[in-house]
Amino acid sequence: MKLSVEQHAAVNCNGNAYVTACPGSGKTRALTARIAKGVKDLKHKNNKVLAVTFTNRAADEIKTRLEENYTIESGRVWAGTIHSFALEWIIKPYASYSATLNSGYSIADEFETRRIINKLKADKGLRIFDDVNTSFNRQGMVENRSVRAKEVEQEYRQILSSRKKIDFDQSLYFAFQLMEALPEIAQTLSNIFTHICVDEVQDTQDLQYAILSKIFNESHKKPSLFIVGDENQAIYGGIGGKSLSLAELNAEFMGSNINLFTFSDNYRSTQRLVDYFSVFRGIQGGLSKATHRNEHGTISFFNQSVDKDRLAEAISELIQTELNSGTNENDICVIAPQWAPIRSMTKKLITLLPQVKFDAPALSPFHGQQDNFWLIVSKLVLTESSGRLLSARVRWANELLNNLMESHHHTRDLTAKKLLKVINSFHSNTVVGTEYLKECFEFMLDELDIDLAHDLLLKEQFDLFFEKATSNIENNNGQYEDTVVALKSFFKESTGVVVNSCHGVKGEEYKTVIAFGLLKGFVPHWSDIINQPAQVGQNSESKMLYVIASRAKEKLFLFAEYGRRTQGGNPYETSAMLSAYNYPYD
Ligand SMILES: Nc1ncnc2c1ncn2[C@@H]1O[C@H](COP(=O)(O)OP(=O)(O)OP(=O)(O)O)[C@@H](O)[C@H]1O
Repeated sequence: MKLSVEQHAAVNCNGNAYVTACPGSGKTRALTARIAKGVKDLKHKNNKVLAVTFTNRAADEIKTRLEENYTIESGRVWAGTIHSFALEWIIKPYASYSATLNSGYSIADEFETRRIINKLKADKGLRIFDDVNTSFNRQGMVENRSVRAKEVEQEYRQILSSRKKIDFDQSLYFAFQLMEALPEIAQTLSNIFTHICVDEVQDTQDLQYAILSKIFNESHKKPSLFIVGDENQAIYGGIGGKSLSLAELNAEFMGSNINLFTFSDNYRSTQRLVDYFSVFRGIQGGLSKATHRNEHGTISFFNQSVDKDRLAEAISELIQTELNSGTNENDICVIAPQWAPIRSMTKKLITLLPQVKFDAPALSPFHGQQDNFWLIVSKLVLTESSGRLLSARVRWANELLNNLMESHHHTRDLTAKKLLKVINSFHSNTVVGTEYLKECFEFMLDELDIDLAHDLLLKEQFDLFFEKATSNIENNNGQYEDTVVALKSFFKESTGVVVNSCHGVKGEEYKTVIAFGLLKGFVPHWSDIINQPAQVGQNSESKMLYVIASRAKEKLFLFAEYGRRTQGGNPYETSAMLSAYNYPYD
């Protein structure tokens, strides 16, 4: 992968590095190059590079970029969210040392936790969008602003505990506690992970910093650090994400003496777009230069001129015009600042544009199941071994084997190739999607000689997988019917027009971005307005607008639709920052 002089200097820096730079300046590209360099520099066959990302989607993107641009053994890199890291490398191997975990536990995933919290919120008279924080700091405290939110959090914990479950936030806290009690955990991890790379560091929570720094601070031979981020894009403050200064990073990673780098070019957007979104930067720095600076680009703002009931039609017309002019489905993204209006928008778009394919997590039959073992098996049986997916399939097979090895020792001799052979040999005549998957899972268990009755965790995931998939399919407006063909289409390489929240597409880029719901209450979110100093709302608003607008390579369409009303019946107003931005829109 080609690197600029600035990128090259950061990637090849001898010590530890922190890169802070604008969106589109190639931070993730540099991080990927550093991971590849890290793998080359590994001294021992057991060493690995650790790459921590914010979402599973971002981890997949890094793995794909590595596979496409470098020839490295995928097993030498562990890339994923810090939650998955804590589970796989700390909780699972050391659970027996924890008084709470050693009597057995399982993980409550997003689907289950959301269901419990929403029910408790309704019982306590909280609205669906009222924030309830469930994340711990390193002292084991969970901060909630309102008494009712605190009560929800406490009752939620009691319910989980009665089910012998822990959620992702607890998995971080238990991991940290285990590391505090047993310094050899951090030492072992630092012996394995001689390189630690962190993407989107501005969204890292206190406890996540604590876990990473513990590995660094307790180690005899320090891992090398490569950290990238952009404080202006810190949109996870609501769930405890915090950006650290260089001095704070140096204090957290003791004696790390981190070198600071910044990149000044923008490889993504036209200069007009760069100038447009740079106004939303809370922390102003040097203006970045667009490498496509000669191209103009489109920026349109539909301020209050579109009724919310006409919005889907207006957006569908824009999508159609873009497609007619030759833009690829994958290069169009429809974004809302919050999750709330996305589901209904997706359903309407699908009805209005029946020929167009959509990549809409809200309607995915597998939504909320990223961490389920059976989702990986599904990916293997529903995809073909060709093109971009060839190496991804080997990676997925290895992930399955890693999962199986702990409790099913006889699978230790199995290789990814053999496992793929087993799955590829599955055949069924059924056309019903979930039935096909069930038959395949049973076939695989049989072939691998695994009895679900003896593996309660896999059994629970098996049942949850089908419960959720069936409920998603029933609620998704016929986008993914319960057929083998429909489920296969979900995992095809090119998946279609993306409809997602700005949190869901962080770090991504699209030729055309269509944003809607740019209204006070969504940007910023009510929880950053109600009972908050004005500065909190303004910070959150500028960061979200910055992230949204900087996803666009060439065209940006912004909607602040009218007609939406709050629960109290008052009309939503256009985001104050957009209202005040006097810009010559097209
Ligand atoms: N040196 C380079 N030469 C050509 N293209 C580049 C270079 N560096 C980055 N790019 C391209 O620019 C785009 C943006 O890069 P990347 O996603 O790494 O930016 P980023 O700084 O991580 O953005 P964000 O902050 O939004 O996550 C990508 O398409 C990437 O391939």
